Amino acid sequence: MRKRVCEAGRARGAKFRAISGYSWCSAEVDWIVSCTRWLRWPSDRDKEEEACDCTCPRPTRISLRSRHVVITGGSSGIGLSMAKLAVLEGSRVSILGRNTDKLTAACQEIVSYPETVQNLADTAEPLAVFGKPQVYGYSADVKDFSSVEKALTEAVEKLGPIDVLICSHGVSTPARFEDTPLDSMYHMLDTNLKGNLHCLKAAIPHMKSRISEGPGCISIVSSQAAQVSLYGYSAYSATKGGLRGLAEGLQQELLEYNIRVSLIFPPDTETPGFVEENKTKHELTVKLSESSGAMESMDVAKAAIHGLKAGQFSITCNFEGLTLSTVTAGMSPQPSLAHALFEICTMGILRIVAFVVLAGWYKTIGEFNRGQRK
Ligand SMILES: NC(=O)C1=CN([C@@H]2O[C@H](COP(=O)(O)OP(=O)(O)OC[C@H]3O[C@@H](n4cnc5c(N)ncnc54)[C@H](OP(=O)(O)O)[C@@H]3O)[C@@H](O)[C@H]2O)C=CC1
Ligand SMILES: CCCCCCCCCCCCCCCC(=O)[C@@H](N)CO
Repeated sequence: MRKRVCEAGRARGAKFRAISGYSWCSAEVDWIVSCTRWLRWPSDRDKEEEACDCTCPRPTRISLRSRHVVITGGSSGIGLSMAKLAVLEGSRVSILGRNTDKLTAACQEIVSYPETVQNLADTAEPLAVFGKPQVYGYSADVKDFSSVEKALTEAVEKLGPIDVLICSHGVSTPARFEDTPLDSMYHMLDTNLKGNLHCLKAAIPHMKSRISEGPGCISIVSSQAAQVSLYGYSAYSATKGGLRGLAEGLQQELLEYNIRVSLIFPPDTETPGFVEENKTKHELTVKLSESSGAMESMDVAKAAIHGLKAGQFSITCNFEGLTLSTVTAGMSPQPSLAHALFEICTMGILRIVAFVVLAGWYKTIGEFNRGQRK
């Protein structure tokens, strides 16, 4: 298929050269022709899209209706909120975590979520009904590949091939690097980074088998702390930053199977994990990050599900997150032309804003250190 697409591109380039009479090297002409193609309206492009789905991530819609969504860390916080939204969309859901009690309680909460929303909505009009939600929990430790593989095999036997994988498991024990015990660093590294390698390694074979069913999706929960680190987050940021390389490389390998990869970049979010990390957080970490405030986990989940369904690569959760993603866009894919134009127009200005923010942070750190020395 890739060969056919390239041939088509070359043929268009040759036609252009023949008409225009230019004698540029063919690679340049092919490049210009492919750019003009990208600028055309989506409706025109879509027709060609069917025959060339392996070029570059394009705008798409990823449906969650009647699909099998697997969520690691789905028993708490952001993962739990995403699982609730998935059942509202009509998905069949499998959640993974270590603690079986938490899994059981979460499954009950997720199953009854559509009813809860209906009651809260206080409207006689019934929500779209997809029957009783199918939600199952599997106990697995993401640090242990065989336990993840076993859990996913069981989940696939129960609810079929995986259409959407959301990796939301994670731990954070922020502290100054020198005050962080190696064990704590290994715990974060093994859970946040190695844990994702394990989940993807085990899940991808179960996802490739559903290629004809419309686009599938792998969404990895990273953090704003991966886009810019803060005092006290050095080790944590290292474990989250690695996920970007993982996602960018994977997207190039998996587009061929119609699988979209995305990264979610939440800010501080009110979750049980956040409550836990706040117990020991360094006061400078609190000071530097408090200007952004903390979001509700359901709001983060709504932004994440919205971005996932739109086939975005970098999914941000609030305006600050959008600016941070823009200024750190680098060479990440950008399926949306509108977002690409926004990035191009605002990147320079946002870099100036970033310098101002950084200057403020270093000033705060300097003042804190001077206060300590007195
Ligand atoms: N809350 C925040 O401020 C932010 C969070 N994030 C990221 O979002 C994700 C979710 O965070 P949050 O909702 O706060 O986390 P919570 O601590 O509330 O939930 C974490 C979930 O991950 C599971 N989990 C943890 N370790 C393992 C493991 N070794 N194997 C399997 N499952 C595991 C937990 O279940 P169990 O304990 O039973 O194993 C739980 O379901 C994380 O990746 C986090 O880094 C990013 C930015 C901000
Ligand atoms: C254009 C420039 C705009 C700059 C704005 C920058 C603001 C950055 C704030 C970073 C906050 C980091 C939150 C980490 C949350 C997290 O991962 C933990 N809570 C994990 O549990």
